[in-house]
Amino acid sequence: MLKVEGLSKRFSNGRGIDNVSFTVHQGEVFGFLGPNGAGKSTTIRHIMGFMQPDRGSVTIGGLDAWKGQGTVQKLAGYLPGEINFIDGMTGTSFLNFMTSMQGVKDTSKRDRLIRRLQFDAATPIRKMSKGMKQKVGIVAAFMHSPKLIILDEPTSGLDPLMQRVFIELVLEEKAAGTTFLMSSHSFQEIERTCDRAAIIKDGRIVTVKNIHELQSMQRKLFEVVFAAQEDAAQFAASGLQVESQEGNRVRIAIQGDYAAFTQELAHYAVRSIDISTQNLEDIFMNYYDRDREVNAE
Ligand SMILES: Nc1ncnc2c1ncn2[C@@H]1O[C@H](COP(=O)(O)OP(=O)(O)OP(=O)(O)O)[C@@H](O)[C@H]1O
Repeated sequence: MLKVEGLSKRFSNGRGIDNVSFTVHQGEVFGFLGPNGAGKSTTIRHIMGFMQPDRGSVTIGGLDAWKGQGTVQKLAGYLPGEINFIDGMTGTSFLNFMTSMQGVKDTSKRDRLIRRLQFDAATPIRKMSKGMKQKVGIVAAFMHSPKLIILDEPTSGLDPLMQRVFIELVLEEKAAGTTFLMSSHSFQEIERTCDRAAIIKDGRIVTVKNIHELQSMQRKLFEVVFAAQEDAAQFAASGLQVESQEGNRVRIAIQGDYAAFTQELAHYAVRSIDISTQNLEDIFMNYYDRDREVNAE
């Protein structure tokens, strides 16, 4: 559906993106994570056909994003990182303008989205808060049911309740087969919505990860309190990956395969078990900090 190949752009200040490559498959929600200034918006602007790359290309459904500029902008829903609204418009007049540009007749989806996002579209845009403007932008990106939706930091400025509504909207569209690319600083948002995510740093892709695989690989930490200290010692010596034993308390990390753990545990009287999960944020932060490049999958 969307193919970014060797995309490079160097600005006069020496910053930019370098050899960015990834593919977003049809029906997939693809996340784009990275620290400030990493190159997310620059990549997205190339995808939308607003910038000509120095090297490399972006194709959407086989169409070159730069050469087919207008077509991509019609085909895809787009929420820019910073929306420039036309002066003097209300939310409604802006959305009416976008509706006519998109050639949409049925406005029922637009009205449903406005209700879901709970804002008064009749408000003049200059009087809107950042969050309200963001909501107008989200409605504009979703309302014509495009097959591809590209979102640059969609939930910036949204309160936690609205972030949740946004996640629901993405999951509903995903169920209907829509393809998404979205940049984000929110690990929770990426974890809840995305199938895969790329991490970009200093203009280069550091890694592309399958979120479902990451979730199944997440380590769980079990803290087991045994009824007797001897049992704790015997369990700790059983060959499982035990992290620590203090008195009758044992901490053990398990990744994926719980069978050996539960079988061993069945031999003892257990007083309590606490379970905690290593969160995806910890896994990702690891990549944010890394300096060397890891091959994109
Ligand atoms: N038009 C431009 N001219 C010069 N430098 C630019 C231009 N656009 C972006 N840059 C620089 O390129 C780098 C990447 O910027 P970009 O906006 O793509 O980052 P980002 O990952 O979207 O960051 P953020 O999370 O802060 O939005 C930054 O150092 C930025 O200053």
